[in-house]
Amino acid sequence: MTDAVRTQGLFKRFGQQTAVAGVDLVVPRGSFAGLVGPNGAGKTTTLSMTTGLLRPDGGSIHIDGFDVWQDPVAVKARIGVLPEGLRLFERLSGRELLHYNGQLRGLPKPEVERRTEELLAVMDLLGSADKLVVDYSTGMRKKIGLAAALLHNPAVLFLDEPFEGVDPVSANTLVDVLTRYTSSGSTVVFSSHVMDLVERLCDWVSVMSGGYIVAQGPLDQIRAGRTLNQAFLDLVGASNSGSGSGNGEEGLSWLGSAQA
Ligand SMILES: Nc1ncnc2c1ncn2[C@@H]1O[C@H](COP(=O)(O)OP(=O)(O)OP(=O)(O)O)[C@@H](O)[C@H]1O
Repeated sequence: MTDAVRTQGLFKRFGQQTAVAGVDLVVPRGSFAGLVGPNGAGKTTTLSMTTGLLRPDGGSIHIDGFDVWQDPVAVKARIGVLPEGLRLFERLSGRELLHYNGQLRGLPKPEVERRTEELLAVMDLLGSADKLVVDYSTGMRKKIGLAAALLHNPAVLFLDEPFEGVDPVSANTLVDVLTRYTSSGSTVVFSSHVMDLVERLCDWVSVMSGGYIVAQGPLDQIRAGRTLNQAFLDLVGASNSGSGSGNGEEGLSWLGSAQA
């Protein structure tokens, strides 16, 4: 069966900085997949290239068998994206934003209106539906962004840090919606630093470090009897402790010794 996502030798450089150094990202169809890695590992750059937002310097990307850069229209019809930084149409209300997205996707108006009201209700945004997006809180922005990404019922959903800045109640709502979405056979790929959440939600994990995939596979295979947090530290921790000594305790000797 074709994978939902398959990249080969994906490569991106910014000036002297190699952000993505040859990534073979694989996500089987129907997965709830987590992309994890330390700050600067290359997750956002990988997701931006995979969703057609950033042109790679090398390598190939296929979504559901379609080449992202050769066949962008077919790919964009199949994917939903919650990008980093959540660039939304700020001067539209939440409801207008969803209507506009539905029209851009070519859905019939009555269907757009029906889906909009259902998504607003599920996201607990009905009370704020007529407020401008610019006035939304961080969590509300994530929810309206996710609603916009789901409106056309994509086969593969890409989310960059969907839970960042989201309160536990709203996070629960996002989890419910995403779990329902994947249980019908659709695929979610999301980047996160919250290992507990990745461990609870994901059945597939890709671990990035220094622009490479350093481990990838079913959750249980990556954990190998450890917690995901421990597995993550074992895989990437030593090279990211900051001090180079492995325990990060050198330096900062002045910290915590304040004199009155
Ligand atoms: N537009 C850019 N110009 C220059 N360097 C960039 C740019 N975007 C990313 N980088 C660099 O590429 C590397 C990977 O960045 P990226 O944002 O993909 O990492 P990340 O894994 O998403 O990190 P984080 O977890 O902190 O969000 C970093 O060293 C970053 O400084």
